[in-house]
Amino acid sequence: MSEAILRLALPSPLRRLFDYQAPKGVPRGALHPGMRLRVPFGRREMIGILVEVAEHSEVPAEKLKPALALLDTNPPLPPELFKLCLWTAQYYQHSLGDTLSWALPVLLRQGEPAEARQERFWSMTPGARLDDPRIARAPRQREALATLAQHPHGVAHQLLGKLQLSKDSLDLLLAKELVQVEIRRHAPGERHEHWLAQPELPLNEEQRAACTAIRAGFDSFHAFLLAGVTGSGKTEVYLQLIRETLEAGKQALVLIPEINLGPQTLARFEQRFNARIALLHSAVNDRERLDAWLAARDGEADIIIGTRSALFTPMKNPGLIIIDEEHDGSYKQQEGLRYHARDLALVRARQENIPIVLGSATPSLESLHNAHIGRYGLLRLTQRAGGAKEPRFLRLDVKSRPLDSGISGPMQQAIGQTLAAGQQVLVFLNRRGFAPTLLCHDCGWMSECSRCDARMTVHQRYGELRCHHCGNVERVPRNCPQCGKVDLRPVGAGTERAEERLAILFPDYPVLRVDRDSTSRKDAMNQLFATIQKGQPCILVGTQMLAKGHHFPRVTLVSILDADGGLFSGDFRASERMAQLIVQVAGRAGRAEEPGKVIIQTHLADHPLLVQLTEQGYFAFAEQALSERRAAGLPPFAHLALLRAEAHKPGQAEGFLDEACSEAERLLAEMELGGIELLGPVPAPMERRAGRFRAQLLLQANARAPLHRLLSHWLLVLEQMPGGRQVRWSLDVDPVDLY
Ligand SMILES: Nc1ncnc2c1ncn2[C@@H]1O[C@H](COP(=O)(O)OP(=O)(O)OP(=O)(O)O)[C@@H](O)[C@H]1O
Ligand SMILES: [Zn+2]
Repeated sequence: MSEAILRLALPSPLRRLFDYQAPKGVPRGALHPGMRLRVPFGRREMIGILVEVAEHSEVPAEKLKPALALLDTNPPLPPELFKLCLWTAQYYQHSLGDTLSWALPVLLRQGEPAEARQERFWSMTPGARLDDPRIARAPRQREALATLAQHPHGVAHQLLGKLQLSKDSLDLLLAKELVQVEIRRHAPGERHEHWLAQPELPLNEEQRAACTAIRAGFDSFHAFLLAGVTGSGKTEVYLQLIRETLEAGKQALVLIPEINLGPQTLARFEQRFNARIALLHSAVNDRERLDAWLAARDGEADIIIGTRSALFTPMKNPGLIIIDEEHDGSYKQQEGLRYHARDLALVRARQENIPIVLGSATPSLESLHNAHIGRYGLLRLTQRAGGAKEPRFLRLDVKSRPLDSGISGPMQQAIGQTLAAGQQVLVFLNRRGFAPTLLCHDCGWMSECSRCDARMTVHQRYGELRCHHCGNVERVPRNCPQCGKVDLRPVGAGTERAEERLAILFPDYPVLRVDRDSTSRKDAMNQLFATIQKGQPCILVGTQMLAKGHHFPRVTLVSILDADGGLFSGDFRASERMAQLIVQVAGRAGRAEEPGKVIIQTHLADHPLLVQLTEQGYFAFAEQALSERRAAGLPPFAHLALLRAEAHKPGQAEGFLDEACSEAERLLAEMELGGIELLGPVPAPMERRAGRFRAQLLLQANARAPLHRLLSHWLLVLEQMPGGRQVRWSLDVDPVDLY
């Protein structure tokens, strides 16, 4: 028999597998797809995943290197998840090895054993007695033994301190064989009989209808779009569905956007259930992440909650997937493997044959379209739960009205009245910093970034100019760098400026700012929310961090300082994003007894999309926006792929894309594929960023299949193109941002 050839996926951008011989002394029978092996790669070592064991290799036998070591006795990745990774790699035209390494917890990529942590448990030896004469005169040992006697299942080693058990006493007891140590696997907790730790709310009619419809699809793959206005009780629907999933002995996976990581969201799950909850989000460390991942895989976690990448968490008994705020941009990864967790969750639900619920008050146009064509069941919650009214919208035309740090006179009045009535105000401005640029009033110089085609933002508090695109930081100059005069003025307003001005206008009330600059300190956000929850009149100023998921019962006025950006932008998704943001921010208002009001400052008070949104609501807006997309042949009525390139020298990226474009045209002709348009190459909307010149080529297709056939051939050609070595390039399938 010839020697087995191992085909490995390695964490490399190359879209191919790599052949190795089996490690010395490892029998063929021990090698199974999905196992990890350490292999030599060039002058380095890498950890790869076995995809198949083959008989032959194209590589000459003398060039085949043996793998160094087999790291697993069982494949760490269950077959379903391996399949999902294969699908992902193919769909996003990404290397399988790199896809697997995005999907695996960091420690597994680094070769850590894929077994739950073993832990030592201390317990009293059966038959041992508290009045054993050998410890009659050792009070501390007696005490320790008495404590252990209260824990018949043993005490985990890491909890010794908590129970004030001294290791020295235990060692002495161990020597006398009065206590014993067992090595058991670490489990996040015990399984419970009674899942509910807190009574459920009685559902209203719409919630009940939604639950009933979803329950009817519980036994197999079904996709639902739960479109419920803000505060309509979507979370309550999720919670009750999860309870049913747990009762059926299955696990639920809940994805939440990064921005919802607030304690409020997680607390609702933790308070409701006696369940083992595994958390996988950016704030957990690598070890905790691996433990949570293993617990989910081995069926020792009941509910798995996490952000984007938690989508790749294996589950032993999958029962339900929930995507909260399915429209949220953070589900799309913007680097490396550019996947969309919502879209992949649908693929996963289908592969696992389980139901999936996408929830949002402002569904993406993609999901609405899928509901329209019958791919998803559409469930509407049209009323706020618990009796609160939906907020009223006012468009405040600020054309030719003076703005004082971005705030018009009528807006100031409305804020003052709300505070005087003892209520809270939320001022929304999606721009951090003090002012978006610094201008010399004398010569017209503006604070431009030396590395980007962008202005640097003034951060007054730190006396700095910061580029929000590349992180470049400079001191705010005293004199104009161009003419030397001293008349430098910040132009426009960001949250820092609005905060400063509001504090002067309303000196009797606290002004709290919530944005990335104010909340970078750990727990700062929690402190802020605690203050807000106390309910005293105050002003919250913030960016989109304020927009989502939070429940501020005392906020009755939402002031939106600038809605125009979304109406002017060249990005076809800008208006959708603006509408979602407005509705989500507005959704923070009037969630309790007092009704809420939303005032939007705009220069485009008659813009049809804005009128539709504010007078008829998000769904009317969405219908209008969808019909515009259909007319323009844009997603969801077309499929896009974007090839981006960047290089240090101007023109280099375009040169590469020109060549790529010719290759695509050649392939289109050869493969006789139609319905695909190549648009570009063109410079990126912000051509220079972080010192690199960027360009892009857009592929637009009216059907997905031919586009993907083209891409799979094209990418192999691109990988070989010499021009590709001088540029950084990447392909984005279903891009969300076109820059
Ligand atoms: N059936 C119900 N009866 C009474 N109150 C309810 C009911 N369902 C939900 N609520 C309450 O209504 C409020 C809003 O509910 P919830 O947060 O679940 O809504 P949501 O749709 O998830 O909101 P958002 O879109 O803003 O995140 C909560 O305080 C919740 O406790
Ligand atoms: Zn910059």
